[in-house]
Amino acid sequence: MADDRCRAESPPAAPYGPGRTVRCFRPGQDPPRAPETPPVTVPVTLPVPAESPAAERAVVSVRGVTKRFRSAGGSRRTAVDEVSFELRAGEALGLVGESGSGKSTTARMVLAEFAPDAGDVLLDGEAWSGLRERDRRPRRARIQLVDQDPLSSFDPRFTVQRIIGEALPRGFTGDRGRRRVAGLLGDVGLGPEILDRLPAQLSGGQRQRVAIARALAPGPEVLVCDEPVSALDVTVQAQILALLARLRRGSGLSLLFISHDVGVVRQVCDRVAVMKDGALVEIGDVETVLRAPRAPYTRALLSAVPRLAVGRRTAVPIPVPDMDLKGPT
Ligand SMILES: Nc1ncnc2c1ncn2[C@@H]1O[C@H](COP(=O)(O)OP(=O)(O)OP(=O)(O)O)[C@@H](O)[C@H]1O
Repeated sequence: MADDRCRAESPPAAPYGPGRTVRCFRPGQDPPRAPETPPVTVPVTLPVPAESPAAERAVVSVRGVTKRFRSAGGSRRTAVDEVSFELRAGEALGLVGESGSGKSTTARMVLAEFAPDAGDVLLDGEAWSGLRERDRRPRRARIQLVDQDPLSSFDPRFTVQRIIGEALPRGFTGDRGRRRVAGLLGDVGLGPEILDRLPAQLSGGQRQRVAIARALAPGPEVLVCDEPVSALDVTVQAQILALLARLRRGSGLSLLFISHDVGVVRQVCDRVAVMKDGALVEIGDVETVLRAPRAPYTRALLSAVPRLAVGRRTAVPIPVPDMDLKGPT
């Protein structure tokens, strides 16, 4: 619905070259699940962020991005349609919408994995499109992806030590590199006993923790989390969400948190953006949007969530297991 959309104001920018290469390994079958290692409480070693006014700084600005894909029949379908929003320093912004609404495509453009057909993404005020590939490389370290299926991006022949070690900045070699990998494992609640394990020898929760450690290795400011807990069972989901919240509190990371689960987004995010058919239909403070959605589509989306009472002025709180998942406000 046209009047539902948050339209872009900025003009389209020139497209840019190929995005980063992502190695994908698809094993023929699911490996046996190893038992979950109990979380180890280790303080996050990243620096504590400054308080506002940095909190209002936009680390990522998405300006009027549009992406079209060619379908099998040759016609072009708009997957993302003039979407604009900002991710502020230290905040968690949720991106919700039904399957196929364009959430992952938007995330891939934020990560510069591919270029928008129109519009642009700015990282700390600098447009991806204005950068040559060699100038993009150091910036990519600042924005990292944690997705639903870490196994597909792990080389099945690599140990945990190597998977995380390869993501460290230059200079972290030998003992220094090993110490840093062990420190990152501690940050995500894993012990050094898994350093020599292969991905197939890890449980789903351990794999997701390793994926988060790998994402943290280059020292990013932003984590793009694309359905990071949807493949995990509920108890492990809660552990991973608590971990992300703890990392955020400890380091001032900004999260772009994609989920079809409005309840999870409510637990983790400060603000939420709602997508429908490639367009952004609503964005705002998460409690405000969930309690008093303005867009008809948001109301429809919420009415499909059994744990939220929609149609009332206040939504029923979702029980959160004894933990404060939100970062500093
Ligand atoms: N590489 C591609 N080629 C062709 N069409 C694509 C491609 N990637 C995505 N699409 C289409 O773009 C639309 C948006 O897909 P996208 O994956 O961004 O949605 P989503 O909201 O993330 O969905 P989900 O929650 O199911 O992951 C869909 O219609 C999808 O089929």
